[in-house]
Amino acid sequence: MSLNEGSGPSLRLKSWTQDEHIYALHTITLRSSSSATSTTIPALLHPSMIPLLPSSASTVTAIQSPCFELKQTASKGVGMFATRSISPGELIVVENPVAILPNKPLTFNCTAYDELEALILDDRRAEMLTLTNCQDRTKCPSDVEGIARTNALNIILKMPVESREWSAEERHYGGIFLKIPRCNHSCGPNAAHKWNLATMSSTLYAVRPIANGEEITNTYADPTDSRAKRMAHLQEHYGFTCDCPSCLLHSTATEQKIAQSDIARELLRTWFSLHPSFSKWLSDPCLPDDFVISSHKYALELIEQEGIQGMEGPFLEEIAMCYAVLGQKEEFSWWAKRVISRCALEDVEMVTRMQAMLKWVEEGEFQCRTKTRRPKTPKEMNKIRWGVRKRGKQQNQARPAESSCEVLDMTLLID
Ligand SMILES: C[S@@+](CC[C@H](N)C(=O)[O-])C[C@H]1O[C@@H](n2cnc3c(N)ncnc32)[C@H](O)[C@@H]1O
Repeated sequence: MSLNEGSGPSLRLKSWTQDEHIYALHTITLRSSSSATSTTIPALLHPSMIPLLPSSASTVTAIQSPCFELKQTASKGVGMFATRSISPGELIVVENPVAILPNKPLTFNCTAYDELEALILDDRRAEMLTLTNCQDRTKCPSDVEGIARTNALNIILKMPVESREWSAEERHYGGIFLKIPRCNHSCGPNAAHKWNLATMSSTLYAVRPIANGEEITNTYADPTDSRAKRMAHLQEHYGFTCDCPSCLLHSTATEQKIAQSDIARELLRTWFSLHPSFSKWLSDPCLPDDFVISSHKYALELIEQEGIQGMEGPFLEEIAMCYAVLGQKEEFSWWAKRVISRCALEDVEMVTRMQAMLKWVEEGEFQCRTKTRRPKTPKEMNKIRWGVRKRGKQQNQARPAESSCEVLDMTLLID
């Protein structure tokens, strides 16, 4: 890695080059939402990201009465514990990062980490240095790097203009936070976190009911990986052997149970590529009306069985959307309310769309419109009308002597 000072694309910023990627040391300023003060977040970023960072983000306000406490555990260091019962979808903590750095380790002896650390505000640096560092000091001598490798949460800097391909090195970073990383790992976690670029903050929220006194857990591994793969990942990157209920299947049950759990998680990983999604079903009149609803309900059963409720959001939304185009008001309302209460912190845009639809439906304006969740083709970009699939079927039945699969022209029904 080489140091470039005051020249080249980083202009007056100090920068380092590694594998043809430039990382510039930049300071992001967040205004305080309640006073005239501001906070700074040092960041090692690709220079092209700097002008694209949100310009008006402010510091997030600490929650008045937190619903958790940090306590020493017997074998996992400090952990986060609920101090009252917490409902699914409820906010646990929201915070800005103290520093942002590349996901990819920078080369040994790199001064960039020391320079970044020196820019972290004193009180925040002191608290950061109390976070766990499970890295081998001989391989990772920098405190800030070791702490980042053990605790950083994924941060994606999404471009306002998606006009060119941005590489993972340019867009993906690690954020060091002070509270959220105190959450220990479980392969069946009761909480999940979400990064919000607009507010430059991450939110930890419950994904299922958490009882007073229960440990709040998050996942450090891909929950759709097999038990063996999760175990290997946790050992390699975090230095522990997981003994959560999903992993303890090994000692308390047969190999058969482990295999079943691995299959369930693998099924969930590939669900949207192997099973028709809402938009595919909408454009395919040959599929039964309840096809996506029952297939997604089965996915939700698998999610419940594995205790990985953080994956529920897209399934809940698509079930609600199926009921919308089937024109089934009661069922739509029930699922839409579940999406709203469960996903408010996970996917703000989706919940806003769902709230608008629910309002229209409950106020009796059934011509409600919304876009499909992830429109891919111009046809999918079309608006969807309430009950469109039901009306399409009725039209279809009225037409004589043609196969029902051929005559339902959704383009006539979707405008
Ligand atoms: C991000 S920190 C979590 C907070 C940490 N316990 C602390 O004291 O700050 C990750 C480290 O916590 C410990 N840890 C987290 N989850 C664990 C688990 N399920 N079993 C054992 N150790 C765990 C490991 O030492 C891991 O490297």
